Amino acid sequence: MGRKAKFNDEVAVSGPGRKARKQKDPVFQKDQTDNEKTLSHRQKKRAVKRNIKKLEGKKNKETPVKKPRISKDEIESDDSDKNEDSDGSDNSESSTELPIERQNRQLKQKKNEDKILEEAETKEMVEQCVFEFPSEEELKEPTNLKDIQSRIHDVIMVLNDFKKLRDVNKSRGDYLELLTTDLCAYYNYNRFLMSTLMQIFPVSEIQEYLDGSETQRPMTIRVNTLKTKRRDLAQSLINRGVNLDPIGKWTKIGLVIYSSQVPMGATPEYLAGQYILQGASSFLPVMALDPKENERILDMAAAPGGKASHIAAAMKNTGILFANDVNQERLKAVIGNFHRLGIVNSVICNHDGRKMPSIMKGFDRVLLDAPCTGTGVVAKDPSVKTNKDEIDVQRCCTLQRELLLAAIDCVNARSESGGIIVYSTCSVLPEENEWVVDYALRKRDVKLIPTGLDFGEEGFTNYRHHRFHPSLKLTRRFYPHVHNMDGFFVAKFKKFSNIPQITKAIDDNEENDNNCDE
Ligand SMILES: C[S@@+](CC[C@H](N)C(=O)[O-])C[C@H]1O[C@@H](n2cnc3c(N)ncnc32)[C@H](O)[C@@H]1O
Repeated sequence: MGRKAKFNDEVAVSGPGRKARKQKDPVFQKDQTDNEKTLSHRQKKRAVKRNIKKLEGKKNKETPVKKPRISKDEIESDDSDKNEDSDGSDNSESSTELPIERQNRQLKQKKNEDKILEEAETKEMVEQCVFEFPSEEELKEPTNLKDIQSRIHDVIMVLNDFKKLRDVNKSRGDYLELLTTDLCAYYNYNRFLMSTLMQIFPVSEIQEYLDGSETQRPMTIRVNTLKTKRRDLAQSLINRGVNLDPIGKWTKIGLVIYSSQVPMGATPEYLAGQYILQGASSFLPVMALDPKENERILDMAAAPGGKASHIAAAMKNTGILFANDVNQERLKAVIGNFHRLGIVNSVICNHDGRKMPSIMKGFDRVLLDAPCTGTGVVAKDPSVKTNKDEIDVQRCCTLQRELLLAAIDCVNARSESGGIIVYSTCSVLPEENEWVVDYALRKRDVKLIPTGLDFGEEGFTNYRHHRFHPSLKLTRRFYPHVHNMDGFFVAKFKKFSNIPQITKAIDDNEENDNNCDE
């Protein structure tokens, strides 16, 4: 593999034989043995110290410290000595210097020696760690996962300190190519998706992200506040042998389930609709939407109904919630969930979201939890790693833009309590997130506002050669390796006008309106 083999020429020496034991120990010159041995850092330091002491001892012996002289002649003779030995290392110097000067000189000397020693050690270390770029032949040879893993580690190390560790005949691009190939093989991704992820995450973070994405997220449940309180539900579940905790300070209605003696989808509490199994990241868009009682709200892509039922609970079963989805089959799950959870303020409907503005509008708030590639949930669905290609991303991106414009058109900008649109996806690709949001900002009279979520990373304003509106910083990204939840994206808009923005589309930069993946 790529590691440079470092074979030590020395052969392990066995203990002395009978003959050898009778012989006298060979006598080596002290300095010679010291040099030949491989010393540890501390040993080397001690050796340097010893040498300094020895040198000083010699100096002292050879040139006994003279008492300060006071006659003019003597001073002159001293000066002449100094001029003769301008390298400053002679004995006469120590004879004239004050103790404090000597200490200072020794200190400087020691510092210099330490520095040289340190540099030598670093060089030695770097030489030992140097990764040798595999030859064409080596690259063709099949490699096992363990070797690939070790090469990934080595290449990342080189890329992180490229100037120092690179092979001068190889470019950064060569190393990145090799890394992409190895990451694809090790984590079983297609090249398109891996290359895209490598544009999102720096080399130093990509492995953490990929490892995080492989890990199953902890099971979490959302308490149905229409039926119970978190404390009461927790107590009932603990009594059934469930080991649980609150999810975190950021929500009062979530519990994380560490272990359970009963299936969590079949407890009497579940069947009574006291909770729903829901990933922690799914709480976020509804928290951002911040539904109010007596409002008129649309969930444009609602099946199987996790977020829609959360909205209904936040509305305390008042007002009216339209839970829509284009997929009739999936809507059956919404019906089942709503029955179980006791939701009575909702209309379940089956339209293409893109046509919604022509069917009904004037909503206070709209949630668009958009269909997406699912790149944020590969732990749940590993097929995403190999199935999703450029065309899928392009297709999603186009549909997402159309749905988002429709969602905005469904909202009443003059709503007293709202005028709010939340857009979310379970994808980490900017093509499906910032890109779509930036497009809507240019096509409609909307502005991004803070999501109200006090964690998550800022959305991108730069991605590859693209520049998005600076307010994209207000959107939030969530990552498995950072937040211990599925990869997720949330943006919150406020709508300012119900008049269609015909001119806006023409004026603004049309370049970004074309393909998502150009
Ligand atoms: C991410 S899922 C929604 C999950 C849902 N919000 C939840 O929390 O349970 C995306 C949904 O979008 C729906 N969908 C896809 N295209 C649509 C369209 N043109 N109009 C409305 N819904 C659509 C899919 O059927 C799918 O159920």
